[in-house]
Amino acid sequence: MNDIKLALLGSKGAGKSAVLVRFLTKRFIGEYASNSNSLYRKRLSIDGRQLNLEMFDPCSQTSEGRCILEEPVEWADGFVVVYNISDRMSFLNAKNILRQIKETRGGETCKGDVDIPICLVGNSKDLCHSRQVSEEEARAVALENKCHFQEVSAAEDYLEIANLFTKLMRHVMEHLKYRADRRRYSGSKSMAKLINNVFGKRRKSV
Ligand SMILES: Nc1nc2c(ncn2[C@@H]2O[C@H](COP(=O)(O)OP(=O)(O)OP(=O)(O)O)[C@@H](O)[C@H]2O)c(=O)[nH]1
Repeated sequence: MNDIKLALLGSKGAGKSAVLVRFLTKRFIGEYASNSNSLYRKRLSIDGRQLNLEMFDPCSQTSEGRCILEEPVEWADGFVVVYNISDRMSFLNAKNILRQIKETRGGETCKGDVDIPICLVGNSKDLCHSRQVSEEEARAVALENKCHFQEVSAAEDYLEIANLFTKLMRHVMEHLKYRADRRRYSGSKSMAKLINNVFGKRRKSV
């Protein structure tokens, strides 16, 4: 059984709870409590593998909200960074959040490593008549930050949201496996070094 921890981050009103509740219940409710942190749990199966999914929906982050961000950024195995396509400020904040994730978690990866899994999500695409962020611009930001990108409407569509979570979870599973393999490899390397040091020294003194 794999445990996967995801955090949803984004500005107040970007639609984090709407996206998450749509994924969990297939429903759009409209109004969501926004003054507290919420942790959701779900068991599901992807590619025949059983997963325990934990999803953290913290109360809103402002662009100055570094201290609010720190906890989920340290905790999660993967991120869904949400902005509203009709609110440019929420997009600028999403860019800021991507930068903070990279700053905090970038140290875990070396050159050539797999990046921490993130999906940048442009929500409320049903509000395209008041669009303030083009798909091209957001896609370019996602590319720059090596993350997935998807525009969705929590109000109108379940499938795209389900697909983006599935894609992200696959990526998280790969990433966790990669990190575990690397830890095992560096563990056996240091063991080999230790053995070499001990027996190497002995051989010298014989
Ligand atoms: N038209 C439209 N409205 C949406 C969509 N998603 C969310 N909303 C509305 O946007 C508002 C904010 O949504 P929330 O899900 O509460 O946003 P949030 O990011 O969780 O906000 P906080 O909890 O305050 O951080 C609500 O009134 C939702 O009904 C969408 O896809 N389309």
